[in-house]
Amino acid sequence: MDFKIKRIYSLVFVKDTLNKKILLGYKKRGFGKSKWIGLGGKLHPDESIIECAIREVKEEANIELTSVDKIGYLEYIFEDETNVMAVHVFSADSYSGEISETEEIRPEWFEYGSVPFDKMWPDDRYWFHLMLSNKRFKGHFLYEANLENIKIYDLSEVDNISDI
Ligand SMILES: Nc1ncnc2c1[nH]c(=O)n2[C@H]1C[C@H](O)[C@@H](COP(=O)(O)OP(=O)(O)OP(=O)(O)O)O1
Repeated sequence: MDFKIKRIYSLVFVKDTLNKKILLGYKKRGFGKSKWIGLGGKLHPDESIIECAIREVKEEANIELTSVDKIGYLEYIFEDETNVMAVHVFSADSYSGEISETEEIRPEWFEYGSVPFDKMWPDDRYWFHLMLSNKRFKGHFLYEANLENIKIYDLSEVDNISDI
């Protein structure tokens, strides 16, 4: 039987709402290497998902988020793999400190209209517009084993995401 183990992640999009810019990170190593992604990573034992979001942004871009807003929940399933990635998506528009490059991530601001989808995970094209317009959403994406093609997906807007 094909048992799947759920691994929990945070994924944080820092926004400059005044100038309509979004902070992405160029992943320099590990899973998703050479892609532009939101900041985030695996939930550690004994921390909440909000603590995970704040810690990962500090580790990856050297800034301290003042608050985060949960806006989405996505599950990624990869053919031939036992793990399911359960990703809690947050947006944030206030922080302290200076954004700077780290060992793992090179952060960079992008205008909302110039997001580099051709160098991002393919599913991002489906839900990025919802995230940028502060809509709440949930979805599932089943990827082929090559991690490039989406086999099936579902995606919906929701009124309330806090309980998921
Ligand atoms: N398909 C897709 N779209 C958008 N974002 C993501 C994906 N897949 C992903 O993995 N991600 C995001 C979710 C997470 O925020 C990161 C991956 O986290 P990862 O770098 O593996 O976790 P860390 O805990 O930072 O890893 P290490 O510190 O152990 O290297 O990408």
